[in-house]
Amino acid sequence: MSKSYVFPEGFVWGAATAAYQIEGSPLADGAGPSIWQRFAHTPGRMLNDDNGDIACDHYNRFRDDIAIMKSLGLQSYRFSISWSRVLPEGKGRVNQKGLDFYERLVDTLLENDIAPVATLFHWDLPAALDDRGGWLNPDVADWFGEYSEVMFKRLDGRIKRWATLNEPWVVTDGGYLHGALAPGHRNRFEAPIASHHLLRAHGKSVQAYRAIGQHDIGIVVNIEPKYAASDSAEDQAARDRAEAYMNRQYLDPVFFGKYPEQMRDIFGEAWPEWPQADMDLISQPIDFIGVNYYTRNVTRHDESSWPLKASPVRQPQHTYTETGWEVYPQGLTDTLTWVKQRYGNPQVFITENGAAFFDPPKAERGRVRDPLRVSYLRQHLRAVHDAIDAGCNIGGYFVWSLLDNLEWSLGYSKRFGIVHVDYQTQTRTPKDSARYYAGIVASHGARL
Ligand SMILES: N#[N+]C[C@@H]1[C@@H](O)[C@H](O)[C@@H](O)[C@@H]2O[C@H]12
Repeated sequence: MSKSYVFPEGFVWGAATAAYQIEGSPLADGAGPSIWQRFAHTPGRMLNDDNGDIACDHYNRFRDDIAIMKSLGLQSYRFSISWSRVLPEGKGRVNQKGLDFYERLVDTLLENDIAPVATLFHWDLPAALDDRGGWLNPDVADWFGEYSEVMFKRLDGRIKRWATLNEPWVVTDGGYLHGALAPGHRNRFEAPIASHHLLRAHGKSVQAYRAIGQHDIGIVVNIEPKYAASDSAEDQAARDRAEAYMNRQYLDPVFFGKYPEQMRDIFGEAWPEWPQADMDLISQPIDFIGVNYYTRNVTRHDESSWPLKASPVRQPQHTYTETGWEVYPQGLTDTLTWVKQRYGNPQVFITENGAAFFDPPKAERGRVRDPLRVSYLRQHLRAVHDAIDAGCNIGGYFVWSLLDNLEWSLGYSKRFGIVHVDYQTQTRTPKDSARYYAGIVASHGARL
């Protein structure tokens, strides 16, 4: 007898996007520039010198995109708010037209019975704050608290689930350690400082929410489960370092009020000691965590790798995506059960899961066949159900992404959408994966 994959009552089905990746019009109606506006307009930083000036033109086409969400039967939509659209200088003066856009977006979602889930920070820090040191300036936590309060006062109640940060690990590893992402720094002394102030900012936002909010607030982290390449002590230690660096560096402070002990091994003299008051601020209770899962990492010791001394081992027996990620659905079940066991079974939403496979630049006679993505979704949704069977407290799933979009410094070269975007005409075409996902949503998983 094959297993039934019907999901529990109340499990939420959605899709996710982020402001700079889809909105376009980054400076419209009084918006201020973000660090991604600057980074994307710096020659050599972006593949093909792509930028977010137009992207998916969601700023102008959001009603059409919501109609597509409705046609797919989505119950929720996770999006991010562009901080510098609302506060052009990052703090102080509010740009009402920027706030008005997000109010229109939220109200239109609600008119279509789609629950909005808002991420306050999805990497696009106001450029004006970066000029003041950005995530390296301790004051950034208060600036983020001020911005959070503006949003909570205007939209809490219509938005009932808020995420403070999206993937702080990527912000610091990409933006401050390796330099591949905005603001493009490469400094192992800056990365831990940026990391810590991101978490302090999370704490200030939660603090602000507890004073005025009536619903739920959490944080979104990327988790990539690490598996030692061999039983050797070296590989096991490398695995432990990699897990501490990516998967525990943010959740341990939030849930335990302390950083993993391996952080000092990894950063050495560059790892500061922080006051207990900071750790108390960071570890206030939250209502949920968002987990973004894409792939796993089979990890070996690698003396030449900086700063982790750990490198991935390719698994030729499995399919790899266009971004070079192994398709490994068991890793999602393992991730969710790890979170349950380590952090006391908090409520978890899979806030991103998806894959970039090659899709044509144009639909063919109104259709986009993406069998690999259909298979990816089937395998990973089954993996989520297996985790629920194991007792994990999973509230919902958001596929990444609703639309093909700007894949940060990879530009438009990678397509993650279940809806195809023709960037020349802005025509949207639901892919086969969108129709598949709609069937899963309609049957609440029975058709998996
Ligand atoms: N790469 N990739 C796809 C996806 C990215 O487009 C999102 O903005 C991030 O939250 C996360 O990295 C995942």
